[in-house]
This record gives sequence, C-alpha cells and structure tokens, in this order.
Amino acid sequence: MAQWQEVSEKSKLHPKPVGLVLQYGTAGFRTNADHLDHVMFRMGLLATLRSINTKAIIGVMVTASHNPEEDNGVKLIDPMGEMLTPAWEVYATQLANAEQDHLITVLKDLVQKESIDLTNQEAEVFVGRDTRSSSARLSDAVLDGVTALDGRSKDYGLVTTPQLHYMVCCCNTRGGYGKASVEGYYSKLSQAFIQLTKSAPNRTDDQKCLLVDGANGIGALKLREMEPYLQGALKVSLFCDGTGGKLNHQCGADFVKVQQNSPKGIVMKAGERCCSFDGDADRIVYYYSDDHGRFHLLDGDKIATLISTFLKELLTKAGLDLKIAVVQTAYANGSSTRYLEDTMKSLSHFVIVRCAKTGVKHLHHVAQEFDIGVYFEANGHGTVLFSKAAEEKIQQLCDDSEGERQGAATLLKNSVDLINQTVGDAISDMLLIEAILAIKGMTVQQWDAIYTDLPNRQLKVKVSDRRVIDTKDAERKTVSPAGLQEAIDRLVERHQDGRSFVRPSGTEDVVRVYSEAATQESADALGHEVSLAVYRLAGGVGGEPKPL
Ligand SMILES: CC(=O)N[C@H]1[C@@H](OP(=O)(O)O)O[C@H](CO)[C@@H](O)[C@@H]1O
Ligand SMILES: [Mg+2]
Repeated sequence: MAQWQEVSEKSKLHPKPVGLVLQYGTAGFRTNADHLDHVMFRMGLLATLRSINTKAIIGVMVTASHNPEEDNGVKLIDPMGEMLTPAWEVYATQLANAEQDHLITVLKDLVQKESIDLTNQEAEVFVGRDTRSSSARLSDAVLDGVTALDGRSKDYGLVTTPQLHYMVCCCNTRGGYGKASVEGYYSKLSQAFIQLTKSAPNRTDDQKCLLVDGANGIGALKLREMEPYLQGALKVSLFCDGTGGKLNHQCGADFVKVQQNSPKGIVMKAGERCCSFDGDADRIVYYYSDDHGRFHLLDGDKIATLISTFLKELLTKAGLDLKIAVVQTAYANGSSTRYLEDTMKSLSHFVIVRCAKTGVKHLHHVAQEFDIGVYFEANGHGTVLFSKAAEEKIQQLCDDSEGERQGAATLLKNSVDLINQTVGDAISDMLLIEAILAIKGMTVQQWDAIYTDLPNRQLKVKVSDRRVIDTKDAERKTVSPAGLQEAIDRLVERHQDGRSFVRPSGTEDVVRVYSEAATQESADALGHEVSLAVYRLAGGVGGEPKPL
C-alpha cells in the first residue's frame, strides 16, 4: 500500500504554483505548459485511483489539442475508451487546486468517498502525448504520479488522442475491440477501409487523392506511419506535416472552421478535396475551393449528414430495423437540422435528431441511447456508436443472408470496424468519409450541395464572471441573468431565419455568442446586437463590442 507520507514527498518535486486555480473544462485541464507540472503528477495519482476503483486500465493523454504550441493540457480516459465520467472531474479539479499541505487530505477524502481499497489492488495507467515541446516532460510527471501510488504504467509515447482511447478500450475488452498497439490500430482501420472501397471498383486515381493538413502535429506523423497499411487505396498529399511550420499556427481544423478559410500557404486546385486535422487529431473538417476561388467548408454537420444518410440507406437495403439518431449541439447549422429532420424524412430516410450540450462527453452520452448514434460537433469532433445488439444483428445478417441484403450488411460491418467508437478520430473519420464518397460515387461538390449552410457568426464577449450566465434546453436558452433571453428573443425576431444563443465557454474565459440568419450581413448584425445585450446585462468588461 502506498504511504501517504511518500506521496506527499514526491509531490514536492512537482510543486504547485501557490494560488493557481484551474478548472477541469470541456475537455480536461488546459493552460500555459509552464503551469501544469503539478497537475500532471496529480492526474497520474487520480488515474491510478480511478484504475483501482474501476478495476480497469485508465488513460492519460497529454495534449492541448488545437491550442497554441505554448499551451498544454491533459485528458483522462475511462475504461471503455470514453472520456472521464463527470463525477470524477470534480475530484480532478479538487486535486489540481489543492495546496501542497492539503493534498493528502483531498486524496484521503476521495479514497473514502469512493470506498477505494488500496490494499493489494492492481492499477494500470496508459500514457500518451502529442508533439508539443513540453509534452515529454509533462508525461514524465504523469508517470511519476502513477509510480507514487504503486501503479503500473505503459508509456505509448507519441500517439493521437483517439489512438490512446483505442488502446485503453482494446486492453479492457481483452482484445475484443482490437490489438492494443499502433500497428493493431493501423491494420484494423486499413483493412476495413480497403474492404469498403472494394465496393467502388470504378474509383479513378483522381478520386483516390486527398490533400490533408496535419496541423503540424501528431496527426501528420501518424498518418504518414499509416500510409503503407493503406496499400494505395488512398493517396494522401500531406502538408503542414510538422517539418516546417508551427503547431496549429494558421492551419488545422480549428483555424479553418473559425476563419472559414483554408490554411495559410496551401495551394488548392478548383474542386480538389481537402481536409484538416486539429493538433491531437480528434477533429476533422473538409473543404474545397470552387471555380470562382470561393472557399466551401464541410464541417461536422455536413459530415454527420453524409454518414447518417449512408448508414440509413444501408439499413434499408439490409432490411434491418435499427433506430438511428444524429446528435448535434446548439452550434449545428440550422440548415443541417432542418435537412435531417424534414428532408431526410420526406426521402423515407427517417433519423431521430437530438440536441446535447457542448462537449463531446455530452453528445457521446446521448448517442449511447440508440441502436446507432451518429454524433458530431459543428467543429468536426464526432463519431458513430453502435449498440452491442446492433453489432450482433449486423454480424448475423452477414453470416445468414445473401444477395443485396448481405452486401449491405457487409458494408455495415466494415463501417463498424473502420469507425473508432471510443471518441472522435480524424484519421478514422477521414477514411470513413473517403469510403462513403467512393461508394456513392460522389464528388465533394455534390456532398456540399446536400443542403446550403445558413450564414453564421461566432463571437466572444468578455464579462467579469461568466458564471452569471446560466442556460437550459441544451444551452439554447438562458435562464439568467434576468432579461437576457427576452432581449435575445426580441433581436432574433428582427432577422429573417434568425437564431442566436449565448453560453459561457468551458475552455476560455469568455461568453460565446452564436448567430445565424438568411444573409451574412444579417447574421453579423444579429451577433453584434446579442453581444451588446450580453455586455450590458451580464457584466461586460473592456470596451463595448464593436460591429464587425
Ligand atoms: C463552440 C465550440 O467549438 N466549442 C468547443 C470548445 O468548447 P467551449 O466550451 O465552447 O470553449 O472546446 C471544446 C473542447 O475541445 C469543444 O468540445 C467545443 O465544441
Ligand atoms: Mg482535439
């Protein structure tokens, strides 16, 4: 059993800056890398306790995703590869913020509350990291934390966030989900992709080509490693591969989505299919430039539409009666929701549509309620979940049917294998999208034309305390401060197809404002008007928001 005195001594080697307070945000802790050594050590402790508590392997990923290179962060992974359960986020925050002389009290409290038996209990933690210059020393701090509580650890070194989620799930299912190695990951996904694209025999070399922006991060490294496994079934031209530019700087999925523009320096031919990963390769967005040089973004909403249509068509062909749902957030473009709810229904492709709070953990949870749950945030983070029963029915049909039904079931089965169900995965999502486009013989323009996005705008407002804003209805309405929702309602009414909502960010000290309307001018004006209302009613600081 670990000696508390010893843990306390070891913790002194990872000193906490006195007074520093951090929150476990939408996706773990994230801040300047210089302030995180103690957090990493303590997350090593927490992961070890969680491992004892769940009798399973827990993952710790050192990354700050799409943040600048100077930042870093940590994400914890639960037994089935999903994100850490919210109940333990509270402990994570308490541990990260405890001053040195209070740390053991907080640990003992946790052990007592969760009835963790520290005697003769095995614990194992998997650790991975992204390519940031600070990540190696920070992941060493995590490993120190695990050792301090006598846990075992396995250091996977440089991996994408979804690869580490996959490893955790593989091991905890005793190989049921796959082989827990990067080679196992590459083989599983590549095989499924090759099988799927065999159903598109007329694919031209042109259709096999894809331009990939690796955000100068881990995704670029890993995609390059994976290429031989794909055996030419996909021809990737990789740029922002980390050899020259800076991580996430003027490139990557977040840059492309927020700027609604291509990464700096990339040369795109008209109509050429391009995609961008984010800094830890758990997000992806697609885009292309048309004959007039106009930029077209295909975000998480367009991806969810493509995937759910594909799956729904296969279910119909296979004669499988499985409930399929698409889970979005309030940031989903209104056109996508209308398309999913109305147009697909009229095409006899009925899917259930749900709205969850921002943050993948919320979407994942809702998606688990259905036979098949497709979930995507508008920014390109998402995946598909299949229930055990759904997977079994698909497998059974592969074995027992013939002809068109068996063909459809086999495509479904290969899709299940290609999808990383633990978490959004840029590489897995990319391969699935490429396979769907190939099988449907669809160009990126045709995909884009499924529906037209409503013009929209995302803005940020600084307030003295963003917690004064409370929301309901999956963040689509505010309940406080008083009068804000009424003000937003009045402003929205003045714009054709207007919609707007505000919520406190979980990763930055700002209030986010979203607006959409029939024209860009209108969306921008509405965004500005709502920003002003937030500024006036929710304690804005600094100068008043200016019109765009
Ligand atoms: C509008 C938006 O894109 N919000 C992002 C952002 O959360 P905020 O709570 O909005 O800061 O970071 C999250 C973690 O990466 C991501 O899940 C989420 O979608
Ligand atoms: Mg990310």
